[in-house]
Amino acid sequence: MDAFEIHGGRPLHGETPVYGAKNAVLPILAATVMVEDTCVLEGVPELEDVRVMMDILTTLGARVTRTGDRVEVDAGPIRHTNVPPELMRRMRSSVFLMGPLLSRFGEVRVSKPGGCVIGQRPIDFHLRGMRALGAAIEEKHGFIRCAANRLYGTQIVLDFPSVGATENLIMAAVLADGVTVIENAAREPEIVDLARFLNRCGARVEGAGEDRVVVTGVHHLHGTVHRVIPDRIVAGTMMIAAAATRGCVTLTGVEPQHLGAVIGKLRETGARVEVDHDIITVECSAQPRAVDIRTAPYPGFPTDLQAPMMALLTMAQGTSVIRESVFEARFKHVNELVRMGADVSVDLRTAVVRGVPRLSGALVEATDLRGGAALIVAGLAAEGLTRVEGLRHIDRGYQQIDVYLRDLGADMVRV
Ligand SMILES: CC(=O)N[C@H]1[C@@H](OP(=O)(O)OP(=O)(O)OC[C@H]2O[C@@H](n3ccc(=O)[nH]c3=O)[C@H](O)[C@@H]2O)O[C@H](CO)[C@@H](O)[C@@H]1O
Ligand SMILES: C=C(OP(=O)(O)O)C(=O)O
Repeated sequence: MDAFEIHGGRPLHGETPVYGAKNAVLPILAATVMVEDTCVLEGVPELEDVRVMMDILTTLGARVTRTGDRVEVDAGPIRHTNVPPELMRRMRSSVFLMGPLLSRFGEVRVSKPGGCVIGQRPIDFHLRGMRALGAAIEEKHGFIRCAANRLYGTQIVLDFPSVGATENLIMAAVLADGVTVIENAAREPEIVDLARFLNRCGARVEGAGEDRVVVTGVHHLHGTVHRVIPDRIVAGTMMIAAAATRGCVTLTGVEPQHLGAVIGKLRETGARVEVDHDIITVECSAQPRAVDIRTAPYPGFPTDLQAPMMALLTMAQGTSVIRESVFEARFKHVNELVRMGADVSVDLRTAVVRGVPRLSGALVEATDLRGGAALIVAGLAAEGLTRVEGLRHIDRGYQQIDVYLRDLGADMVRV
């Protein structure tokens, strides 16, 4: 079983580039299904989830090739609309095939998607929205079949600004008859990137990034070239790791405006954060101060950085209160941090983190993607050797994280 071995206590120093965002590229790759000629995506990270999405597209009949960070998809030859269950369950983003396949072929068969186990993660908003657009949905023996001769524009009000449902419904509406309005839509930058990609292909999506998205159906999408936005969660993880190790790290090729909440909270801990166009530098030389965090849909503090931020706050001066308001079970990393000497107690969706002067290395296991990133942050700062197991979770969302961190001076190897 692969593991990371980290000898902690070495401040991170240096410069590192930020690659394309997993959560942007996955829905965009799914959206290429609706385009009958070739799309080229640039800045595509080498991640397990991306490989799975490319496998799904190939299985459906698309021609998919990767050269470096460019991925070319020709979805013209697609003939199948059943997504194999073994690929569905390998990641959450497999659910994004639903909207595009339904929209192009009038039918799709999927099963429950996988992804991080951080709550129940139902897909009821997705299904309700597809029904509102005119799809008939049958759920049987673990499969979900959606069918519609045509989809018709309608008004959809989401109960919660779900990122995935907003994206799936935008994609389903792009080739529908008439106008679809999505109210209480999520506003994450990855949704804006998806809309930008779709509009480049000839779609008419307005309001992405606001809570009301209007999609006017078109008859046809054509191929395009699109560069994926930088990964704000990877950038945030590196920024937090810089602060936790009391180092100084410069990130290049970032979108600082996507990181407002994170920059604000890091500054509250006492870290120095400097922003210059697409460059962010984080420096921390003293023990950070405790801060309270409440995760929220964008532009609030991202739930995907709650775990790494908790790792930092376990070593802060004072007590921090962290409220997880997006997912009901996203504290699985707490037990592992406690093994490293952290003092954290959890009551439902609230964690109380009493800072300790230092953590000590231990054998720990990643149980989900960002929980795994939190253990790396903790291991980099802890005294002694930390062994992080469960790398399959981390590999879903961080490209060669050991290599990037070694370049910044970390003593970390994959064994
Ligand atoms: C691939 C991707 O982009 N993943 C991100 C996406 O996940 P994902 O799109 O799954 O997250 P959502 O925004 O949909 O989930 C938010 C909340 O809504 C609930 N919900 C969602 C859909 C639904 O049909 N019914 C329902 O009840 C969820 O259980 C959760 O409690 O946004 C999350 C919130 O920023 C991030 O943590 C994930 O990294
Ligand atoms: C929860 C995440 O991913 P997914 O939605 O793919 O499970 C994440 O990226 O932190």
